[in-house]
Amino acid sequence: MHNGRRSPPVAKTPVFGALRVPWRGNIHAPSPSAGRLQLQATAHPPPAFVHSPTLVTLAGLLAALVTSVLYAVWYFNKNIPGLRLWMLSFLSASVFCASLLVRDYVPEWLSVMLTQSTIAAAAYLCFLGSRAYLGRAHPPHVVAVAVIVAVMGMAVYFTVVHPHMGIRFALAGLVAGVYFLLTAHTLARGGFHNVPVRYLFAVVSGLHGVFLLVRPLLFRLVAPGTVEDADAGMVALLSQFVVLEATLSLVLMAFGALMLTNEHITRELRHLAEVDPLTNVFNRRAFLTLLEKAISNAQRTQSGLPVLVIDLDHFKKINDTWGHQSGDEVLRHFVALANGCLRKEDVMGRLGGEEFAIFLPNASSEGSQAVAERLRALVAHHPAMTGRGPIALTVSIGVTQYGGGETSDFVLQRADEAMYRAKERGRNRVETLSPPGTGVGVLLV
Ligand SMILES: Nc1nc2c(ncn2[C@@H]2O[C@H](COP(=O)(O)OP(=O)(O)OP(=O)(O)O)[C@@H](O)[C@H]2O)c(=O)[nH]1
Repeated sequence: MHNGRRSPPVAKTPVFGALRVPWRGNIHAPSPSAGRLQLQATAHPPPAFVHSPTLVTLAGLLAALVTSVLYAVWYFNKNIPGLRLWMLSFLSASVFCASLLVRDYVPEWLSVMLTQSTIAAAAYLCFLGSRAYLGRAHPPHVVAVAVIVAVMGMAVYFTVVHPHMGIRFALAGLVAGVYFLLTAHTLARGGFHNVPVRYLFAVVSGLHGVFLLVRPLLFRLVAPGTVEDADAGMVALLSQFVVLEATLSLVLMAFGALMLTNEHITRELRHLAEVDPLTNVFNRRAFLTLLEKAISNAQRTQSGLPVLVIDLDHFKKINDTWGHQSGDEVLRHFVALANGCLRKEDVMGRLGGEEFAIFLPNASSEGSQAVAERLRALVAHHPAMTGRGPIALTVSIGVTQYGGGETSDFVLQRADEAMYRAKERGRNRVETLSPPGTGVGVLLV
């Protein structure tokens, strides 16, 4: 009863989030214990631009479908970072949708616990997935569990002990809103340059997080406190918009997760195609492609492009004496030393076996000879610390410059010639061969 009028029969009012909203038709009369957001019955049914139960069912089915797709991708490639956690996040979202649909058939406290825990878990797992995707460690789970349990406890308290719809509604979006915002923040800090699809995930997650946090305020605006003030039609429209927004966010985040997964697989395939698995430098094909590009750039800008070819001395003997595995360790040791004396823009590749090449964009002829000599000395003075003890090592290095109008094969061949000259002249030395017409080779060591 209210205002002396008889209240109409209480309609079955399915719900979304913590707020009971009308799927269709009128909002039922307030009960004294139900908090301030429940509204008086209206003479006219509020307009329904979407049928909320259908939309929640569709969202649930979609979340379940995305869960299955992510599971299938994860099953065949368990190394994709974050994928398992995103899959679990969409699973939680499916359970959340299911719990919304059954909440009129289970006790209210159970329904509150189910919806609160599943939406919070979905957001937390989404956040963990983003951290894992970027190779970051997860924060201690105990913090999230404690927060979720505390919020769930409060929600049950404001449902059963001291019913207050407004507080319950605010609590419903709190944990999820914060974790979706943290997801956006994590992805944004990971940088977008190489992975523009992170924009989609970060923006959708951020907007959804903000919406979850401001949602109670929007309801407060259309239902400002007293039953008389409330515009039932507006509340119904807003409720339907809430369902629509959640469904749209789900779809876009599903796209985001799948696109990030695809992007990771593409990056991995490119890595496998371009990088030598033993030493983690470019393989011959990728190095030659990059050298070709660097040559056309040097031609355009009229800048220098020194090229070094390096061969490990008596490597067969190392293999024969210490075993193939120690030989591999020696190769990795050499690459680590070489990386230590190169600039960021210098490019190293493994041409095959124990032969490597490096090009140094924008370096002068003198600069490249200095680099080659530094590398030679570094290798000679730093034995490889292998599992079978220290192994002494030397290298022979050939240096040349791009000579204008030459192909990459031609430049590389001249650097190779210089390297063989270093071998002939006793190894552990650097030889330079200048491009034709620019002078004779210079013996450095
Ligand atoms: N451990 C290991 N050995 C390799 C790999 N690739 C090639 N080799 C070995 O490298 C050795 C190269 O030997 P050679 O071409 O005779 O050259 P070298 O012994 O270094 O002699 P010089 O070049 O004349 O100083 C061969 O024994 C190859 O089997 C690899 O990936 N790992």
